[in-house]
Amino acid sequence: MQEAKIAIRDLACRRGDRVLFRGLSLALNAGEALQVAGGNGIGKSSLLRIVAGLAPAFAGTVEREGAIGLVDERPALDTSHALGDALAFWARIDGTSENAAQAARDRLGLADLLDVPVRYLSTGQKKRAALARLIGQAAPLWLLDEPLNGLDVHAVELTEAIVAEHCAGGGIALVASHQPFRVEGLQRLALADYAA
Ligand SMILES: Nc1ncnc2c1ncn2[C@@H]1O[C@H](COP(=O)(O)OP(=O)(O)OP(=O)(O)O)[C@@H](O)[C@H]1O
Repeated sequence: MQEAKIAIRDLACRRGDRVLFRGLSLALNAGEALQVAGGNGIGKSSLLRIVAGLAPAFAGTVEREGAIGLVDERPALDTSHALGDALAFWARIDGTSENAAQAARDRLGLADLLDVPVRYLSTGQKKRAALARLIGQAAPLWLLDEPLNGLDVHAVELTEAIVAEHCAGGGIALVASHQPFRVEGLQRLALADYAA
């Protein structure tokens, strides 16, 4: 796996005319996982978008080493295509081998859904599909926004196991969630402590 590092220094986030948080510093190195916790609207998704480079910081810096894999509420799967075709599109872009793509699909229980148009998938099925693509992407930095939303008990445990394996392999996971997330050694950060 590529080098993996996230270093956030004195970060502040403004949305509209409101500063949501300020003074946030943290560092994650290869193998580490951190859960950012906090209630609705506190700024968890905004933090992940800043770390991903999709939104600007109001103040402070974010340093990253390694490619990013982002899973949020909007799975980047073409809703008009069958799931198999939508995943194959990303496998081509990501350079995922057919064996690896199939292993990810099978592990996430998607084998019987490949002919189903993405728009007909349930919330949990779409989330599992997004995780299959994430695995195929082989990016060291995982940014997971509410990764357990919509998942049944089995899929929750599977997702936690997949994140643990990613970190054991030298990856980093930054998880934004208000739900419990069980991964050994998981660090926790309460975003409310940085509310502006
Ligand atoms: N583009 C935007 N312009 C203005 N305000 C925004 C914008 N995007 C988000 N916000 C506001 O910023 C605040 C934080 O939103 P964010 O989605 O980061 O919170 P969150 O902690 O992830 O919440 P949840 O747990 O509900 O997903 C909310 O009050 C939201 O309405």
